[in-house]
Amino acid sequence: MPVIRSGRRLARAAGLSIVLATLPLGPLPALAREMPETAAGQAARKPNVVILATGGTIAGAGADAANSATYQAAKVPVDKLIAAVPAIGNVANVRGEQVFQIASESFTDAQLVQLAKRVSALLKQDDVDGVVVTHGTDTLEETALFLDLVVKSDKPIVVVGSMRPSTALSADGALNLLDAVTVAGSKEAVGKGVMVTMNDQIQAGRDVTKRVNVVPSAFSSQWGPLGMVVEGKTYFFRSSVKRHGKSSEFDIDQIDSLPLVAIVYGSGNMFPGAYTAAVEAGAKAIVNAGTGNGSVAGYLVDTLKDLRSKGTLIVRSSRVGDGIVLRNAEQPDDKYDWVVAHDLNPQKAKILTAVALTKTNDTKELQRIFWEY
Ligand SMILES: NC(=O)CC[C@H](N)C(=O)O
Repeated sequence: MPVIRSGRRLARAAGLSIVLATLPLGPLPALAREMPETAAGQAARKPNVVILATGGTIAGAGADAANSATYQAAKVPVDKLIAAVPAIGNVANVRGEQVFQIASESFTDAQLVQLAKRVSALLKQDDVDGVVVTHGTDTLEETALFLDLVVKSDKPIVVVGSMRPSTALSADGALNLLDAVTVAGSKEAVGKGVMVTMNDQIQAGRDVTKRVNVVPSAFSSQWGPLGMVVEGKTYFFRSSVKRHGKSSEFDIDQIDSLPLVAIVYGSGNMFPGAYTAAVEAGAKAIVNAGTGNGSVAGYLVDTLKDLRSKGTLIVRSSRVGDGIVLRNAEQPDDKYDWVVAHDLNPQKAKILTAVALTKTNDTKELQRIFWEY
């Protein structure tokens, strides 16, 4: 079998695919068998993938193999990450750039913008077929959605992390990274939006969320994964219908900063200061991570109406995380001029709100954006 495969590849490179396609499977023609496959020829057919490293557990190191939760994130530089997975060289020509070396809870909007600009610039290059971003898992879902919204390219972008440091037993980073490079270099991934490869699965960056804090199967989406990577092959079963990449109206080349958006977490026994303090600190919008249907306590409604009348945007999401928040369910959004976050959880709603506010603060437009992205 290896001989047959290598012969096919060789024939394709030599422009013989039509001839080969008409041949039955079986012994190869003498020409394909005898021509040696050069390293340069192999490299020419492999996709070029750039790995942008930002830190996180995938670059973490612990004192002992038993340390799966106690370790230091953001320690291992990108060249070592790549060198630790030699199989990457079989699927792509890779090079790495160290963009940051931080835990992802320390990401700010400034870093999101800087990272997205770099991804965008790289994907404009003819010699780059895809980009992988290694990332801490805590805010990976925010970065994945942000890139999905603002990088106007159909080339694959894969954001990847790990739940265990490389020093731990059953470390998951090496396979997650290999899968990320495989997807970033695959033709089937073109136009699919930003993806996340964790635990053998390919998730939509828009949908995926971290649901468990300590296991390799931490990431999932209420709409299911897009596919899987098994033994180095990508298998897609669905794709997102939401606007992203080239079909997005947002472009990181036009964005230099993001407005401040705050999340206020709903519970029993709330107090108005949680909302008013956010606005005093400069928040242009508040995502209400409300209970259930994105609910607002009766005794807080006047506070939120007042903030809206003075210009603060109110976006109702839900602390439940899954499901969809519908307009005028439990609260009269039309009357109060509030927006609903649809199926986006609070942290994702915060990202879309900030991106949308770079273009408009009209609530009808903002609501349209929440339906479409
Ligand atoms: N698994 C992880 O990557 C978590 C480590 C760290 N809190 C981060 O998000 O970067």
